[in-house]
Amino acid sequence: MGAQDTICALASGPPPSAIAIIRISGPAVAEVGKRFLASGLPEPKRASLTYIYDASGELIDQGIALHARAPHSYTGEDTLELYLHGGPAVIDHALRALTSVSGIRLAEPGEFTRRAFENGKLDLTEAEGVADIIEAETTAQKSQALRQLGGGLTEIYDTWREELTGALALIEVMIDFPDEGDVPEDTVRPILERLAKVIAEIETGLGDRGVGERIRDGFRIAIVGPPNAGKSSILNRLARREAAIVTDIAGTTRDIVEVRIILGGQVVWIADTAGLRETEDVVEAEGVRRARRAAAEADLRIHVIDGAAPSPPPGPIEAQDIVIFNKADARPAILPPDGALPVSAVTGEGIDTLESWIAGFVSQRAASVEAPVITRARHREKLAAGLASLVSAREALAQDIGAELAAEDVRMALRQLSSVIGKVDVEDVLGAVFSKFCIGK
Ligand SMILES: Nc1nc2c(c(=O)[nH]1)N(C=O)[C@@H](CNc1ccc(C(=O)N[C@@H](CCC(=O)O)C(=O)O)cc1)CN2
Ligand SMILES: Nc1nc2c(ncn2[C@@H]2O[C@H](COP(=O)(O)OP(=O)(O)OP(=O)(O)O)[C@@H](O)[C@H]2O)c(=O)[nH]1
Ligand SMILES: [Mg+2]
Repeated sequence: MGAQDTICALASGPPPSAIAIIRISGPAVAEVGKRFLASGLPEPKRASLTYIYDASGELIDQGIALHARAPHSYTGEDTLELYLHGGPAVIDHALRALTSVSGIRLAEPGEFTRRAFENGKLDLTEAEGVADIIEAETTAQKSQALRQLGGGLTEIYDTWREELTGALALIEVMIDFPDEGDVPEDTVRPILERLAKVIAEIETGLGDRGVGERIRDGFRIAIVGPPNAGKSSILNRLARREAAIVTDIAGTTRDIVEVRIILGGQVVWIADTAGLRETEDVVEAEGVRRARRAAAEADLRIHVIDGAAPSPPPGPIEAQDIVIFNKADARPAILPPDGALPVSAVTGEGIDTLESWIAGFVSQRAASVEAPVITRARHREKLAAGLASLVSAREALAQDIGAELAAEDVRMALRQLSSVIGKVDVEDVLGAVFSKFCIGK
């Protein structure tokens, strides 16, 4: 598969649809225009209504053709889009005709955007933005994807890279003029200032409680409490279906049962967990371990108190957590603790309020970070690694002979940050080093 291949694919949804869009990218576009389009390849960026024929002269469809010429296209290559009637036979005929031309094959998933990346039309975070906008189901996900697609992250990383490239250039100067009078104080300060600025910004980004990732992948909520409290029944209420098994036997749920719902404009994963208790049963004990882990990892816990039985006090409760007093319909065995929401999974009482509390939490959490720097685990890993390198560079500079080590650490940080946006390139480091270097050397 070389860049000389021309790729084609259905770019619109599954047939039948009102209109089907077939996308073609690569050097064979001109030939397709000449051989298949009755009116030839249209002028770039001029939609043209035309008859479309296959190689044997049989009519495929009447449709609209739109051409963009390299490098002024989405992929950076010659492209052609055909807007056809969206029936399966039309699409099939068109794709068969196209792939029968030598040098034209069906595209692999993401290959158009991959070409756009390889041709420098998009960086990696922008390409991720393309993937995310197509997947987006909530407005919040869409806005976040659009920001990323529009270079929102690129800008941040470019600023950091510039700052660090500058710091690196100054460290190089230090290395080259190791003992010229009182250079150290004056030289080290601006380097430390640059490092401190980037370190502080990365720390802020990393300390966002995962808001960007949660907007993209969903917030995580765990339903926890003693056996038989009605956790699975609450889950089923929230899911509006019988997602989890409910019985009157304590210890029914063992595996985590997760359902995905939309609340407060956010994707929310609700996890039903095994009732927490000491048990000899190895299967249930594993369930309890998983329950504790799910509770610890969740953004919010719903602690369920069994109103119809004397319950042990709920496990560790964090400020944002919700405590519900279930079985409010039954004869109470205990008094609801202060702040606990009375609900009944059987009658549905209190479920609306529970939902609005959850909605309030996720929408507030989502709004707590204005423009998250991290939207996927990949970004977090690289940023954490980059931060560690920068902290190590700062420590190295505090020692007298640390300039070489610091330079190596900053280079490492630059590589880690650059890999997020897919620009691992030492040329820009060299350029900045030399541009700052013209002090007669
Ligand atoms: N018909 C159609 N609609 C579409 C797309 C597409 O490829 N085709 N897109 C694809 O996902 C999105 C829009 N994104 C696009 C981004 C860049 C270019 C493009 O041709 N860029 C050139 C020329 C820019 C210009 O003329 O102003 C370039 O960047 O050089 C096209 C679409 C959504 N809608
Ligand atoms: N009266 C009444 N019974 C309820 C209520 N919620 C649950 N139950 C009953 O309580 C029993 C246990 O319900 P589950 O939802 O399975 O409880 P659980 O907390 O998931 O239990 P484990 O999975 O064993 O930990 C079942 O018999 C339910 O029908 C409620 O609000 N009112
Ligand atoms: Mg259960």
